[in-house]
Amino acid sequence: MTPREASQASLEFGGPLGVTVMLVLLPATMFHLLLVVRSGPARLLGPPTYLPGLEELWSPQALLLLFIWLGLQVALYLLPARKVAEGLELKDKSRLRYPINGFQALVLTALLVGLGVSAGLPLGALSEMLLPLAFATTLTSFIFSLLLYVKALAAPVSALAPGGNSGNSIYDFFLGRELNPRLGSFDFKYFCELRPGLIGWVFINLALLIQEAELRGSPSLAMWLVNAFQLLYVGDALWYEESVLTTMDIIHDGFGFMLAFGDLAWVPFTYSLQAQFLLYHPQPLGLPMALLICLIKVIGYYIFRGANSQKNTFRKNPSDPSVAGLETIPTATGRQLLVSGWWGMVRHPNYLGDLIMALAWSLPCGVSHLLPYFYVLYFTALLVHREARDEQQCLRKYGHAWQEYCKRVPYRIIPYVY
Ligand SMILES: NC(=O)C1=CN([C@@H]2O[C@H](COP(=O)(O)OP(=O)(O)OC[C@H]3O[C@@H](n4cnc5c(N)ncnc54)[C@H](OP(=O)(O)O)[C@@H]3O)[C@@H](O)[C@H]2O)C=CC1
Ligand SMILES: CC(C)CCC[C@@H](C)[C@H]1CC=C2C3=C(CC[C@@]21C)[C@@]1(C)CC[C@H](O)C[C@@H]1CC3
Repeated sequence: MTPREASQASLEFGGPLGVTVMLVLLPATMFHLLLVVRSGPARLLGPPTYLPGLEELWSPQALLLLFIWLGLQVALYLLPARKVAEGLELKDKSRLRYPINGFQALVLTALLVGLGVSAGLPLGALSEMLLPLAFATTLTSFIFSLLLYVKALAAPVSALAPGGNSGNSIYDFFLGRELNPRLGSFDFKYFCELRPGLIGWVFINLALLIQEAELRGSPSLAMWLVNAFQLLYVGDALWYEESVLTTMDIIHDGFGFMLAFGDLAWVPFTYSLQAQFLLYHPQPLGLPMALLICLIKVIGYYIFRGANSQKNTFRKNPSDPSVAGLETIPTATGRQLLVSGWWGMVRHPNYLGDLIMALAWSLPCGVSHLLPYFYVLYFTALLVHREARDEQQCLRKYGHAWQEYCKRVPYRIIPYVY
């Protein structure tokens, strides 16, 4: 089988038809959420109360703001890093190098925004610009993905992603042909995965908090919780930035529309849905309920961080004292699979923790509406699908040892349920 035949034999996401639907459905869903969240009924499944005209969507100021933001994040990415990490070995046996300075970028952005706000920058007004900003970001992601696709046409075969090289242009545009598109040492996929969208999400949340304080005198307890929980999540991702180098997005998926739009537009504009909801639909939250929600968040984070750190430590140094006593299964690749500790409980304990945290982000919005629970629903679907993709890759990589692991640890994400 040629590489192209092999790639076509295992098309993901429903093949060309599936990705065509997603190309339309993903931006449409994002705009639907942005519109319904500000409407009175705020119904997830109902139609928006009005459809905006082009004059409400298109704003040169929003585009300028987006470019200033992207420029700032590029500049922070290029600053000297505390560490430069090596990625996994590529097909041509080389390894790429990545700066580890994401947390530094978050702190420096916070300092700059703080200075701006104290000099009179109206950050709260950002909440009024979300629709045109989302429009500008969607257009930019689309054009950016086209450029990536064209760039990939000239890339050597060894630089192509295993899945985005089917020969069907829509499919390859969506999934991404090239695995690690770069300009010099600037890595587009790594940059986009952790910087503009993820950090942007935190500042959109903050703008919504400031706007709520301006409207109602002070931010609500619910708004504080959502801001704090999601800041912890983003801070954690940037603090442990190096571990993103072993995710399937970096080692397996190409960089196309799915990740470009997902990273730049989907994350900041849909992941901030709870804070948007609270601005337009204030929710009373008593202290006992707030404490219970904090407990749920702490449990989720404990599982999420414990599982991720255990695997990362084990992969880096299996004889580290914190993991040396864990039971393992040897594989033909020379690597081992953990079969006790967090990874002996279910096959994806980190997803379980992440889902519990997702619930804790939505609960401050009360139970009167389904809309703030969109993230929980979407994220469950994303993780179930991601888990299935990861299983296939592990089965290919580890064969019999993976089957043995599945026998020993029969549940995927939720013990005794799934
Ligand atoms: N908020 C969001 O939108 C999203 C968040 N996430 C989060 O990002 C984090 C990373 O997730 P993801 O990239 O999907 O993958 P994981 O961190 O779960 O990594 C999966 C890999 O771990 C290794 N592995 C699996 N089982 C074992 C075992 N028993 N022992 C040792 N190694 C094992 C395998 O790779 P190998 O053997 O090659 O090391 C496998 O491919 C998760 O916490 C997830 O919840 C992910 C997607 C979206
Ligand atoms: C729009 C589509 C439906 C799918 C887009 C998927 C992307 C939004 C996600 C793919 C993998 C991601 C990861 C993270 C954020 C979301 C995306 C980019 C994290 C950075 C979130 C924080 C975690 O600690 C690490 C995650 C790695 C994967």
